[in-house]
Amino acid sequence: MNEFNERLKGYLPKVGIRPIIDGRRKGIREALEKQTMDMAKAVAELVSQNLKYTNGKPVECIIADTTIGGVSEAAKCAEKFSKEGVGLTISVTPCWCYGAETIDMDPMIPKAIWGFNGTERPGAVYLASALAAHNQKGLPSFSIYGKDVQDRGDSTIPDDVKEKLLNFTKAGLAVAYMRGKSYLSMGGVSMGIAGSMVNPDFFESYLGMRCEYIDMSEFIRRIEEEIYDKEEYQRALEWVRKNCIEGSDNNKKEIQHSREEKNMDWETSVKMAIIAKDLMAGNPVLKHIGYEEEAEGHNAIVAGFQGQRQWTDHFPNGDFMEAILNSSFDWNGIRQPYILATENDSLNGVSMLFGHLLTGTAQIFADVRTYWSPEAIKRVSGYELNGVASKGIIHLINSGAAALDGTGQQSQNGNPVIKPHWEVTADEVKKCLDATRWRPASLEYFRGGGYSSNYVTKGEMPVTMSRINIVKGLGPVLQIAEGYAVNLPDEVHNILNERTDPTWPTTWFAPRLTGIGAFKDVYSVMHNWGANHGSISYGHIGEDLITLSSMLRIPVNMHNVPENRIFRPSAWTAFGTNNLEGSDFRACSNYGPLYGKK
Ligand SMILES: C[C@H](O)[C@@H](O)[C@@H](O)C(=O)CO
Ligand SMILES: [Mn+2]
Repeated sequence: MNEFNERLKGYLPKVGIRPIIDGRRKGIREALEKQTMDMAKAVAELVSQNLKYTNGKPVECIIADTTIGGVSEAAKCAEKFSKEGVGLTISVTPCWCYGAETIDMDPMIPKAIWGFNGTERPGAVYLASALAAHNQKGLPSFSIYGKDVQDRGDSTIPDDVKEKLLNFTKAGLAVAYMRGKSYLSMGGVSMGIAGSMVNPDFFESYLGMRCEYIDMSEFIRRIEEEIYDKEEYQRALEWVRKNCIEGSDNNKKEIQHSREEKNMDWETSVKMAIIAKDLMAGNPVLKHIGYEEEAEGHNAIVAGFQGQRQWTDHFPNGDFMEAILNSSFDWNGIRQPYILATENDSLNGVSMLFGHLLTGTAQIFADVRTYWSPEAIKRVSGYELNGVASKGIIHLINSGAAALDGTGQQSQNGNPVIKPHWEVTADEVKKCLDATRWRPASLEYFRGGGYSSNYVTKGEMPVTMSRINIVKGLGPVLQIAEGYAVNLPDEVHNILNERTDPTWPTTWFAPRLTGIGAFKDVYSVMHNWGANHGSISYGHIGEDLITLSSMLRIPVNMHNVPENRIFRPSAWTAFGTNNLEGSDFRACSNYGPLYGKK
């Protein structure tokens, strides 16, 4: 069962494939029909075989009923696609066709064109002509053209073309999927954190999403009036007792909660987790117990919980709820993560959402807390950093919203990984839980108690940290740092970790340095980070984040992705080709947010 999507009943956007053809009958068109349709079929097969929706099902493609040789066939295709819920389009052609007469004109839909690299019939010439039309009309489109000439009858897709098709499709699906969904703000602003001043203009204009706002008193109402599935609650509590290992209490003896209080804290924590899922995605069970309105949920694919301080000063903190919702599993089994930001930091929540939509994996939310230079580590521990960590590391640590998948206890070919939820095994779930200690919350921070998830991420895993920031007068910008989660010897970890709150989850992060700009050294990465939080996704997904943000017209102000992996709409080159960062800013500013005004 994929509980999240079952409950959300989320619409899954299809990929629309448009075979474009030279409209001239009596020879030309007839000779090209089969090859053109075969290209479309090959793309559909490539996409469905390689990409999955975030619920784990194969991505569905729809091909236009006929090849498109002119505007009437283009219009019929558009009609079919809108009925079928197409969220992005790929036009394919092996030949010359008529640019503006055949292109996809829907301004909201990400689009790409693959022009066959042959010379008998010039697919690339159509590509160039169609892109010029797109650009002249303000409809940015991605250009896909193989590096090596193919023979006329060759129906295979070259590897470089495959890569671009998949890169485009992954990002386009993320754009289409988030459109029309909600961010659920549970509570208000946490400790003056600007990201938790949830800004509806940003969500509406840039993401096509809406914001829903509720007060945290809603949790109290549902707890006290027992508005949750009691069978699920009993099952969840039992699962927690069996699978969640309680760690040692770090609080001074005189303020520690009694065993009875701790048991109550567990009960409240579990109820909060169940209620948060219901609030985000709804729950049909609520209808049967008389709460039809509550059964609907808020259509939220991402949410934030304020927690600190009004809630946590009095009630158990949200750490258990945040950690378990963000994970790929709970008492109901292995399932799609619910994306939930702590401290209601919506901008970090959106970065988590991007990572999740691009990969299907669970995400780690963390404070970008401390830069540890090799010298400082040597001074306090005597240890010499080495390998990818040799130039220094950043301590990523925050209570709560780090998925338990972040323990790094899943594996592939003997290496630690974070898998998309549909590949996670029951054995790996157990390992993640066994590597986690649930430690009574630090009562000086969290007066109301609760349980914090405590683990150290296993290295070395390739990871990407990202973060959206909003800058007045400029709008949103995205920053990306690819790097590695690294291992420290236990005793060194303990020395560094004891200096902060040792009851929280830690990831030791070594960004990949380029020697220039913000990636000159590790200090500069931390120094140029735009806020107190970052979202960490498994793998090196910087290129996918760059493609996605170009579709949304969010410029990237800092990244360490090599230039040959950058894929943006072809119009971006018209804003400059020497400095891709500068041209990205100019292009995004020219087009403005995908769904409206800045
Ligand atoms: C408990 C503390 O207030 C932490 O939550 C704090 O260091 C933060 O996470 C700030 O983002
Ligand atoms: Mn924080």
